[in-house]
Amino acid sequence: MTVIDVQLVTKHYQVKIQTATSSQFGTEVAAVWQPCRIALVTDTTVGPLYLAQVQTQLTAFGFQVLPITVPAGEKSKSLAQTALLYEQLLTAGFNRGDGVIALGGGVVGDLAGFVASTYMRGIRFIQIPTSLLAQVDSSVGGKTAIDLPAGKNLVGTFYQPDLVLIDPEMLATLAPRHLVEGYAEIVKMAALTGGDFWQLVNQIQDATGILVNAEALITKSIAFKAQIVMADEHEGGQRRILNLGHTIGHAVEALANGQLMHGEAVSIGLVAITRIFEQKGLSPQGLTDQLINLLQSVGLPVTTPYLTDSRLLERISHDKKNQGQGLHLIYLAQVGQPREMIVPQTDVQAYLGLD
Ligand SMILES: NC(=O)c1ccc[n+]([C@@H]2O[C@H](COP(=O)([O-])OP(=O)(O)OC[C@H]3O[C@@H](n4cnc5c(N)ncnc54)[C@H](O)[C@@H]3O)[C@@H](O)[C@H]2O)c1
Ligand SMILES: O=C(O)C(=O)C[C@@H](O)[C@H](O)[C@H](O)COP(=O)(O)O
Ligand SMILES: [Zn+2]
Repeated sequence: MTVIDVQLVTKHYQVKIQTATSSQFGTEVAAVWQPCRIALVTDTTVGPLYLAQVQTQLTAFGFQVLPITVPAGEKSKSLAQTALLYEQLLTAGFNRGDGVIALGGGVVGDLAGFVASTYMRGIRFIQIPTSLLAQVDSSVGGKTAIDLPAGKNLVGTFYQPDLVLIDPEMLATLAPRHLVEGYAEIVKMAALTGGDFWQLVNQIQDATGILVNAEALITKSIAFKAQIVMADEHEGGQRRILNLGHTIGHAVEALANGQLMHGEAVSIGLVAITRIFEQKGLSPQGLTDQLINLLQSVGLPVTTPYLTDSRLLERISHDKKNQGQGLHLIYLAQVGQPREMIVPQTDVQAYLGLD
C-alpha cells in the first residue's frame, strides 16, 4: 500500500492507495473514528455498485450508517441539494460527534465535503473517491464546493478530510467517458511536474493505457498535489498552479450547462491557454500540438464552440483568481515550469483574444 501523508499546520491525514482494498474500508475507517453516526453519501450510479458493501463493513464496526443517494451529475452540486442533505442529517439526529463519508466521484466529494464543513459548523469527513478524477485530484486538498447559476464552485470551503481511501480497482466499473475525463487532470499535473511523470503520460496511447497504469498515475498525481497543498493550503500563491487550464475550462463548462464533464472542460482549457501563451512566445513552440496529441489520443475534446461564445468573458470574470490586481493566469514557461501572469481586469478581453 502507498501511504501519502498530508501534513498541514492544523491537521495531518493520510491518503491510502492500493488496488483491491475496498473490502478493508471498514477497518480503515474504524482506525481513525470511534463508533458514531455516519452519513454515507453517494450517487445514483455509484450507490447500486458499492454502497451496500461499504455500509455492511461500517455497520460491522459499530457505526450507525445513514445512506444518502443524490442524483449522479454536476447538477447535484447545488444549494437545493445541500439543503436536502442538511435536513436529512438533522432529522437523523446528527451532531458534532458524527461524520460524513463521500463515496463517489468529484461531485459527491465536493458536495458531501461542503455539507460536512458547514453542518453545525463542521463535522468529521472522510473521502472514498471512486472516479479517476476524484482519485487523482478532488479527494485530496480540502477544496469543497457547490455551484451557483452564474458559475462553477462559487460557494465553498477549505475543509480537509480525516482520511482518503483509494482503491483503483473501483475504476473498472467507470464508463469510458468518465474514465477518460479524469485523465485531463493527470495531464495537467504531469505538465506542471515534468520529469518522469511527463514521460509516463507521453507513453500512454489510449484509455486502456490509463487503466493499466492507474495506480502509478494516481500515486504520482496525489504525491504532487499533496506537496503543493502542504506548501499553500488556502491558495494564497503556489496552489494557484493547480488551476492550469481552469480559467477558460470552468467558463466553458458552465456555458455548456452539463454537456461537458469537468475533465473535458479542463482538456479544452489546457489547450486554449497554452495556445494563447505559445502565440505570445511565453510557452514553448509546439507545446499546444503536443498537448492536443496527448489529450486526443485518449479521446478527450480539445475545442468547443463555447470558446467563441459572447458570454465567455463574463463567465471568466467570476473566476476566483480574478482578484486584487487582476486575473491570475497560469501558463507553462516549459513543461515542469508553471508561471503566473496577472492581467488587469480591463485588459483580459484583449489579452485572451476574445471578441
Ligand atoms: N475539490 C477539488 O479539488 C476538485 C478537483 C477537481 C474536480 N473537482 C470537481 O469534481 C467534479 C467532477 O468529478 P468527476 O469527474 O468525478 O464527476 P462525477 O462525480 O460526476 O463522476 C462522473 C460519473 O462517474 C460515475 N462514477 C463515479 N465512480 C464510479 C465508479 N467507480 N463506477 C461507475 N461509475 C462511477 C458518477 O456516478 C458520475 O456519473 C466537478 O464538479 C469538479 O468541479 C473538484
Ligand atoms: O485543488 C486545487 O487547488 C485545484 O485547483 C484543483 C482543480 O482541479 C479543481 O477543479 C478545483 O476545484 C478548482 O478550484 P477553484 O478554486 O477554481 O474552484
Ligand atoms: Zn479541476
